Amino acid sequence: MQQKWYQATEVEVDSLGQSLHFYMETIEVSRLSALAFYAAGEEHYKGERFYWQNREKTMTLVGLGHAYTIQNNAKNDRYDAVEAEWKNLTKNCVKGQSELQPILFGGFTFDPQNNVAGEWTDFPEAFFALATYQLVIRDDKAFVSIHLLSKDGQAEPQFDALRKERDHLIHAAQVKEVKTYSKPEITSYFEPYKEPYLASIDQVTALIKQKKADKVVIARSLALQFKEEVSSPQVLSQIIHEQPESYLFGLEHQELLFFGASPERLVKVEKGRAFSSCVAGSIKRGKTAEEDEAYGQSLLNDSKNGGEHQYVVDMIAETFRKNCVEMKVPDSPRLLKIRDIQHLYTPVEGQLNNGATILQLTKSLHPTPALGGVPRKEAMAAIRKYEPMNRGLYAAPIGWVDAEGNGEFAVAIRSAALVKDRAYLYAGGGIVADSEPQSEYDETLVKFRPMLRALGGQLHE
Ligand SMILES: C=C(O[C@H]1C=CC=C(C(=O)O)[C@@H]1O)C(=O)O
Ligand SMILES: [Mg+2]
Repeated sequence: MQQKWYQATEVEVDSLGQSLHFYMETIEVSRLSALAFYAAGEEHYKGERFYWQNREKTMTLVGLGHAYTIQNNAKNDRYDAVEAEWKNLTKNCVKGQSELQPILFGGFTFDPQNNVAGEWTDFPEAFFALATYQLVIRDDKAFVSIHLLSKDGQAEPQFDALRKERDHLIHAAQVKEVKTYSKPEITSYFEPYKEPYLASIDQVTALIKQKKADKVVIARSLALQFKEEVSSPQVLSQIIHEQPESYLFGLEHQELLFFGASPERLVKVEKGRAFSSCVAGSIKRGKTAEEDEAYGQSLLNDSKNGGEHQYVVDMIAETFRKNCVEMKVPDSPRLLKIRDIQHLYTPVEGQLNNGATILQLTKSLHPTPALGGVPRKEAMAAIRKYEPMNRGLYAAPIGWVDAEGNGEFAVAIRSAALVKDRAYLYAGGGIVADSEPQSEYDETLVKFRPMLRALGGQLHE
């Protein structure tokens, strides 16, 4: 028999005492393709979908439709506001069984002070959704939940309609052959800020030499024009096939899809234990095993990259020290090799203090010196001054939390925003005193590669 769990609770949602009825039902289903489930929502839920898979591939999450969104443009307390609203919404949910947990998925933009107009103009500074239809695949089990928040205490007829639609979506994802998608066709490329980018590296190294900052991460974008509109499943299918060793994510907001394949964890919390990763310092992959090994060794021994990395370790370790009763940090980095690039990598983990939460940790950690710089305030001011663009969710926390405080956020690098027939790819690098414009530029070319390949393009070295 099919396993089924149902619960209906009530929550007050505002100070006026207005209450909402929270209905949810979870069923276990035989395994299905998460991408096919996502694609089954093309007609009715486009603009309200998300996709997530962790690096280890032990957790896949898809959301179709919005049962509830939590969003704000608060400059200073956006993390607290999201946390408070989510806690309130889920306070009466039954706890204890991970497969029954409603999940909130979304992200916080890189810099809420940035108002540069462009592809991110309509995007809130914090944007999270509880899906109407939530698919979770954990290890080898798949669960589909329906969530409905209604002012009406008699929403059973409405819930029945959602059950029918759920069965239809599951059926579509189970019986349809997994579609193979072609790559989009690019008609033009342009690098909007190549010259200002190269000049900014000299300006930032000058700042660093004058001791006004130690490290600043400077990024740039690459824009692509396609022959036709590109669909979300089309690009997600490419990253799923091409980037198996990364976090995979896609988040739709109206006409925008933000997606990517990041190697970098910001924070994960599982039953009170927290994990983060320091990923900074880069070199390309070799064409042969020997060359690759030689590049890796030279990265491990390089003082410029070692410096870039150490700032990140110091800051993340310090944040863990403040939030944990016990913690572990290795003395020296190892290599993290992914398809196009190798990085210096140091994992950090610890046992959280009472009261420390994933969203509070996210608030303290973002932006780490792998994306912002050191000191944080000076680095952010330099980024605002020298980057002519709005990063939106690039380099920002993207991920999920459940009702019990478990969750995971990746740092959304190796990412791009797709808006109909245009895409904007983002890449940056840590600038320290001895950075050189041309080699930083080349490093961004390597970092563009995964998204560029997924979108049907290539750059020549
Ligand atoms: C800012 C990016 O990468 C960061 C993460 C790893 C290595 C980095 C570096 O070596 O500069 C960056 O700090 C990016 O990919 O856009
Ligand atoms: Mg670098």
